[in-house]
Amino acid sequence: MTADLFDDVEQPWVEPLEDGAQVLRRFASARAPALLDAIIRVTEQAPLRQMKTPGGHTMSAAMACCGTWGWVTDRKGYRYQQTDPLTDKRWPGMPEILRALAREAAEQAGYPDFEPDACLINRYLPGAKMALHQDKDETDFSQPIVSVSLGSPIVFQFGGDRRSDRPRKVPLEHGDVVVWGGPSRLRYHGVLTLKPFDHPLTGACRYNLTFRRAG
Ligand SMILES: O=C(O)CCC(=O)C(=O)O
Ligand SMILES: [Fe+2]
Repeated sequence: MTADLFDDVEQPWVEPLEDGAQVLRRFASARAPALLDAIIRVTEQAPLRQMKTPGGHTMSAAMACCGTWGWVTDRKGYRYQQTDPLTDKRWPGMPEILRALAREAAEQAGYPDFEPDACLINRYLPGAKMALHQDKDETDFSQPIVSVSLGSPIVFQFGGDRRSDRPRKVPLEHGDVVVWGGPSRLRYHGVLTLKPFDHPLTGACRYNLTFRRAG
């Protein structure tokens, strides 16, 4: 047995989810260390923070953004804006390695013209979750959502067009990428509570990168 057998990353494979939606298993695994480096660099400029919902609840996931547009929430509502409310500066640019990954994943899933201008970075620690919601603050629903999982595994929920539709449970692991668009673009989705885990690259934490065309 040679040493590089231990370094081998799994070959990616595709799992259809719904019409217009796919899970690209391990699509991001090989470049995960570089993606995590890029996340660290972005969050040095735009710190991760737990934002408040319009209803006054503090979100359990900590968030930061890069790209032209960043998604924010506060007592005034949900919206995209070009500046970080913490620093009043423009969001850090989207690192090329992130943009390239999002474009390649979208193309693989059948969306060859994806031009993301927003990347939301979600950091979950054990106990954090995200309730079922639609991504609908964007202007152009012809562009898909590309959602990348890094670090600790979690259960993703992929529901219907109504909140009351029972969601499918999709376990996601490090390197998995979910793409949804076309007829699935406005599906309700979320993640269940993150369980304690010790990932070799991120420890207890899970990062999610959500790429969108916002503007
Ligand atoms: O963490 C995830 O996998 C989902 C994140 C999400 O849906 C969002 O940020 O809108
Ligand atoms: Fe979402």
